[in-house]
Amino acid sequence: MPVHVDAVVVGLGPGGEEVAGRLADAGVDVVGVDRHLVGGECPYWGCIPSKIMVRAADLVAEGHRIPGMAGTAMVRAEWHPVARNVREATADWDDTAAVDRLTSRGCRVLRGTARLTGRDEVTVRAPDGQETVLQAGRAIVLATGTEPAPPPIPGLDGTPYWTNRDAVAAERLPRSLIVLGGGAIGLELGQAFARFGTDVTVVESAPRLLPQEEPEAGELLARVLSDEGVQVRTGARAALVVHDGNGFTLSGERGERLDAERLLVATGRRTDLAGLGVVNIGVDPDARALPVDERMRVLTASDSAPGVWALGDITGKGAFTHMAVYQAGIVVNGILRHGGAVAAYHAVPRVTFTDPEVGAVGLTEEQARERGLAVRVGLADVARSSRGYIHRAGNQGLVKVVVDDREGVLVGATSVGPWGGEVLGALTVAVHARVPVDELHRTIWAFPTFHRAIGDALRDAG
Ligand SMILES: Cc1cc2nc3c(=O)[nH]c(=O)nc-3n(C[C@H](O)[C@H](O)[C@H](O)COP(=O)(O)OP(=O)(O)OC[C@H]3O[C@@H](n4cnc5c(N)ncnc54)[C@H](O)[C@@H]3O)c2cc1C
Ligand SMILES: NC(=O)c1ccc[n+]([C@@H]2O[C@H](COP(=O)([O-])OP(=O)(O)OC[C@H]3O[C@@H](n4cnc5c(N)ncnc54)[C@H](O)[C@@H]3O)[C@@H](O)[C@H]2O)c1
Repeated sequence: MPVHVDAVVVGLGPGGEEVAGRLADAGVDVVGVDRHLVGGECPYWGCIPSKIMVRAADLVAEGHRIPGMAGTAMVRAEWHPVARNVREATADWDDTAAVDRLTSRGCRVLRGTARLTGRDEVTVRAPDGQETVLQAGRAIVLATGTEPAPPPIPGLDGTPYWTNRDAVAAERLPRSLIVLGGGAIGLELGQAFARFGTDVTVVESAPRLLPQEEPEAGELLARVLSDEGVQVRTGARAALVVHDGNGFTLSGERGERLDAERLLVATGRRTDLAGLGVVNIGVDPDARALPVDERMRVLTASDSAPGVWALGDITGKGAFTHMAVYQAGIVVNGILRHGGAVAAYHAVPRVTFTDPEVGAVGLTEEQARERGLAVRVGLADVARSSRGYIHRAGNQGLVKVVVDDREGVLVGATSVGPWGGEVLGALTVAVHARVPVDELHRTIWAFPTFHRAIGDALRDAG
């Protein structure tokens, strides 16, 4: 017998959890389904544990910066407090508190793998194999996120390679680590392990690190990482992976060979739309992301699927927790018929928490040119700013602004440097609110801050 409810939320990561909780607060009879931990990737294997590792690694690096500036320091980095703090933050990968938080708001939580079996029907298979059919009178919300997408390199499949999940759960520091993929995950975790003493090599197939961001950012990061002793191989493709029981050997297409105890695969993530049964609502199961309109309603090949909503990583609009939570607000307003703003993606901020941090918002210069905008750019070197001079060790960074000359507004910006993610705040407001560049020129930027480099970059843009 199907169970009749108002709403079913499939996937209780940051996005689904937000929707389920807010619908329950509004008195909607809602069932949230997750096959694993309530909270999803971010608190257990993503943002939180990785930033605990990054914070610890940054402390180690700062300690090493004392000589020449503040006396002497002996830093003996130890991994076990990091592993302990990760376990504390994840409650040893136990979601009891998260489940209680949701149920106390009136949301029912069902553990199992959900699949769409109709336009208003979700079938949940519990770990013991028992199936529950949920019929949703008002809404189905899809928020199942992404999973790692290992590349089809011969030999890789079946080896004990790490994904982010193994890396954040590491109790012991590997002696050596090959990081496949020089994107956000690979660089944050790779730099953190390196600062604790692991011999790290980053292998990136694109010509530069962080290829989706401004070239100046990836190039600067490659210099900093190399200076720290991380080997950076860009434009490098692996042709074969071998694991001999003790370690990995990665052979490149040009015959080069790398050996390491561990291999972290961080080459991007993918959705599983086929597994979610989207074909049953008329959506192509082979699509990379779930197509949605500006109110986060799922679009099918021929029309829309009324009452079916999606949010978060699965929509392909930016795999960030803040994106999932932003979209969750739009979904809640839509289901409750509160109206409100539609989704806008012209000022999506992102921060890669390396040291220096790489913050970016809106379009890169290349993306702006591809759109045919009248582009003007400005660059400022953070190390040469007053604050950079004062800061000395660890002062590398830049601010880059991308101006749409016709409209007289910023359409994109990048801030690399110490607290580059915090400096990004001002740039995010400027791009989001389309603050006229003339107004930004008239802004007083406090001396001697890192964000004062925004004024320098604007002046450089003319
Ligand atoms: C190492 C790492 C570091 C990151 N750092 C940051 C960061 O610093 N800042 C940031 O903004 N973002 C960061 N992210 C990205 C962030 O974690 C994701 O964008 C965010 O978790 C997406 O939320 P979501 O709700 O879309 O999906 P998820 O968090 O992926 O949650 C999806 C949930 O759906 C469940 N599920 C999947 N399929 C089914 C099914 N068929 N039935 C039932 N349940 C299902 C899963 O078990 C999971 O709990 C990081 C990611 C990683 C991997
Ligand atoms: N601080 C943050 O906000 C944060 C941190 C970590 C992850 N995330 C999110 O998680 C997503 C996934 O992270 P990710 O780092 O796995 O993906 P990514 O897309 O950011 O980076 C993957 C990198 O792997 C490279 N690559 C792909 N195939 C390769 C191959 N065969 N050999 C070598 N390199 C290869 C790509 O060129 C790319 O640079 C990110 O896009 C981001 O949205 C966010």
